[in-house]
Amino acid sequence: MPIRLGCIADDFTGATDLANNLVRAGMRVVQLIDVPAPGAHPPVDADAVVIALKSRTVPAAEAADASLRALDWLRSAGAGQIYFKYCSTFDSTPAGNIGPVTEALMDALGTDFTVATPAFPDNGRTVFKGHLFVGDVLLGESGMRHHPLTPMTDSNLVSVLGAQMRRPVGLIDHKAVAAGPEAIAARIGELRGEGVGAAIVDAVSNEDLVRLGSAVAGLPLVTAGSGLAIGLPANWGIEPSPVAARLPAASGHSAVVAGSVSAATNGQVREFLDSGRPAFSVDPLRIAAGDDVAGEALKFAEAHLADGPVLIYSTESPDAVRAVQDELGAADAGELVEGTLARVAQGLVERGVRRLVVAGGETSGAVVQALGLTSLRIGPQIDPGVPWCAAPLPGGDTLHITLKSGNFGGPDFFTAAFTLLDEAAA
Ligand SMILES: Nc1ncnc2c1ncn2[C@@H]1O[C@H](COP(=O)(O)OP(=O)(O)OP(=O)(O)O)[C@@H](O)[C@H]1O
Ligand SMILES: O=C(O)[C@@H](O)C(=O)CO
Repeated sequence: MPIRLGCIADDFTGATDLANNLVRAGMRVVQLIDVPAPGAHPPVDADAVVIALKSRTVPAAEAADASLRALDWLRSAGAGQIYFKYCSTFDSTPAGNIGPVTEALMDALGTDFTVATPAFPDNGRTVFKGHLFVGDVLLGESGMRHHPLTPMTDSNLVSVLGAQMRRPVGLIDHKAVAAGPEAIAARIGELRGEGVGAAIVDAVSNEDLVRLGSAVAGLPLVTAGSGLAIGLPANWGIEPSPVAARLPAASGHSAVVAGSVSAATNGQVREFLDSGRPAFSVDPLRIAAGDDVAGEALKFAEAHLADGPVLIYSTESPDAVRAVQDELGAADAGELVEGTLARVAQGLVERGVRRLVVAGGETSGAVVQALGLTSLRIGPQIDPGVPWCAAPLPGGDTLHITLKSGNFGGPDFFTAAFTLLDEAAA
């Protein structure tokens, strides 16, 4: 059977976040790492396929190109609607990539209008009067203003997206959203008439997203964080299923690889360190100086893997990250750390780790690619937006892996994740 919904996610943690919300709303979902070869068969028994790209921070033209290849494949697999998933904190720069990718997809689909909303109320992301809130503060006042690659200092998404698009950007405000699908459709008609190509949509609750989901049933393209996913499966008559997403039983050693420098990950690392568990800190300046930091981390891990989860982390405070970036440049520092953590993850799996937590979107992309994973089955949710997944390793074993977005998860995420996996198997 052809798939219904085809999804393109701009990073790997975001892809599992989206897949998780679709699964919770009843869809059978397969997440593919990167675009399959043209002509590759779509997975059987999937209502939706999420193609995970690593396109959030690459040059805009590259991101558009990869997204168009994903679009071609998804359309050939039968997708009737396309969902472009970006971060719930709208991670981007004036050069892109949310705007340029949206426009490339609109051009290819021949559509004149789409919606844009990063709202994900379950994780405290709400949009009101076009302004994005992260918890109780505006985006530009949140930790995102310090993000190493995409610092977000403007909370007004109409202006943020407007700076990235040729087409005019408008707003579907909360009055229309609260009034229901017909009012939203009427507002879409108005904006289309004014020549607006994309509209930021207010949403402060799951109910708003469900109303929006119904209103956009006929749009060839929607763009959003993962939140809108809860409102789409019903358009195909699919209802939430009480059957939890089941995974095969997990075995092997446990480890955490954290390359995220977000506020939530900083808290999770602190909590792990405070609990006295084994942890190894990766110093970017030592990597740049040519030290074998990955080798040292693996030696450390080898000595501690038998004692439960081992943490290898480069996570640091915003000040420490800025100091490193001043010395190495943000992009080079990021690449060096990602490469090292990806080698560490490979080494951990070679040493018997079969339960792996990865923190950070870019970091997850680097790790998943280094491990040669090609598809993930989505399992139980650990915290909103973060499910366990099972992936076949190239050697034939199964790796249980969770890709945690930097700012997701409770303070004890690094231990709670393993407890949940044990419970799920019991
Ligand atoms: N100590 C450090 N100094 C400088 N850069 C670092 C350091 N630690 C990690 N980085 C880089 O910062 C970037 C963090 O991005 P990543 O996407 O992995 O995490 P995040 O932004 O917190 O998560 P998300 O994208 O899921 O919100 C990566 O490129 C990583 O290599
Ligand atoms: O939407 C989010 O916040 C996450 O899924 C994500 O994309 C972080 O990388």
